Amino acid sequence: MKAEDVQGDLTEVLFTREEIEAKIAELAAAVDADYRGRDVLLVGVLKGAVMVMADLCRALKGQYPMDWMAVSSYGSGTKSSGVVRILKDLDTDLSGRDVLIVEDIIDSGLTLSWLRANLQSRRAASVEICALLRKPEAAKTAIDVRYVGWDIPNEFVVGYGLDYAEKYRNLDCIATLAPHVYE
Ligand SMILES: O=P(O)(O)OC[C@H]1O[C@H](OP(=O)(O)OP(=O)(O)O)[C@H](O)[C@@H]1O
Ligand code: HPA
Ligand SMILES: [Mg+2]
Repeated sequence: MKAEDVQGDLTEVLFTREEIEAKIAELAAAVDADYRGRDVLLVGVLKGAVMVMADLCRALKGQYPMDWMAVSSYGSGTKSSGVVRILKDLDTDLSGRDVLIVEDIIDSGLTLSWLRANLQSRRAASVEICALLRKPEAAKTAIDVRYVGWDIPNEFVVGYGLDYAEKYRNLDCIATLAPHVYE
């Protein structure tokens, strides 16, 4: 789906498909520079990170096994409930493993700070984070993030995996959602 297919629902395209592709290539080069040749497990956070993971893992040059967790804290609204629920757990034993969490967005930071602590408690050797987007003004907790694509203003965004009430995930760009859609 392209922006013109849902034009009245969007206020602004922040990043086009081409800009996202270039940014993912940059992130992949940085990850490879640090990790290539090590046995690093990519952990994708369903469902939002599906597109980032799919594109990032193919842009990487090394071998990177992957696993998935599904967690949810937003329900059908635009505000985090603050309560993170595991909907699907990893299949992989993390003890002694280097882990790189792959995420679409850090908003309040509550999901990732909870998730990192959760994975560290499984005795992972290291847990780092790669997130395509971050909203610095929305942070409710400080998180040390190794790889970030873009810092964005505190507005609700959709597309490229990011949803509003399960819609717009298949938009090929990242755009701000018009308030009339959710108000
Ligand atoms: O920093 P936070 O305020 O915690 O927000 C970020 C999280 O919220 C979204 O997931 P959501 O819980 O909506 O599930 P989804 O990935 O299935 O859309 C997004 O994909 C991140 O995982
Ligand atoms: O801005 C957002 N858009 C979609 N999902 C989200 N989850 C946290 N923040 C966002
Ligand atoms: Mg969501």
